[in-house]
Amino acid sequence: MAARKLTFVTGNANKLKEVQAILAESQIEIDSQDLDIPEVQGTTQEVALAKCKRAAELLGGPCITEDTALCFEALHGLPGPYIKHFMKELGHEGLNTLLVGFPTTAAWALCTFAYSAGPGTEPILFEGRTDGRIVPARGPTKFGWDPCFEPQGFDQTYAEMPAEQKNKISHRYRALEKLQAYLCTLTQQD
Ligand SMILES: O=c1[nH]c(=O)c2ncn([C@@H]3O[C@H](COP(=O)(O)OP(=O)(O)OP(=O)(O)O)[C@@H](O)[C@H]3O)c2[nH]1
Ligand SMILES: [Mg+2]
Repeated sequence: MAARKLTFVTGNANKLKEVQAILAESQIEIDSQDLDIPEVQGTTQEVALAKCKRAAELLGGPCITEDTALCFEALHGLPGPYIKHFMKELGHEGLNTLLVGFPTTAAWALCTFAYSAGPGTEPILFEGRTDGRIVPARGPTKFGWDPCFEPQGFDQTYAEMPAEQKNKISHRYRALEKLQAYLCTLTQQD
């Protein structure tokens, strides 16, 4: 299969690092552009579609974007795509406090990649979900809410796990698996 180069429009260096690590053995080569794209309000799908459409317009070519949501079962999926603002204002402790008094700390991490073939085309979405629960922060505080998210079936948080372990089970890995499969079909048509 021929190698395919893709531009990942993101301002988040941690996301980029994980995407490059997950795709290291693949035929997909990622470069990145940090463009300032306003994020709309709406469902995770609406947020992801609008972000990718705008990114393709600004770039003037094909691209991928990614939107990450952290969804609390007790809060019917919120903060969801607004987790960035919750995390910034409340921190790890505040995310735990939000759930005090609720019967469950169950949560899921949802990653939505969007691929645009270029300006004016409708992006295609690829979702990956990892279930888990919200816990008091454990592990290094290098990446967002990683210390507060303990994936189901593990007694370590994302932050406590080696990167290779997170990258085998993460919301991002699961979404990228689907994106990769789609890109393979495009390459076969080339
Ligand atoms: O602990 C974490 N583990 C992860 O695996 C992860 N993935 C994303 N995030 C954070 O969740 C918010 C998403 O917002 P987001 O999707 O709009 O990202 P962003 O604005 O940072 O970048 P981008 O939109 O330019 O790509 C931002 O605060 C990200 O830092 C994560 N935190
Ligand atoms: Mg963003």
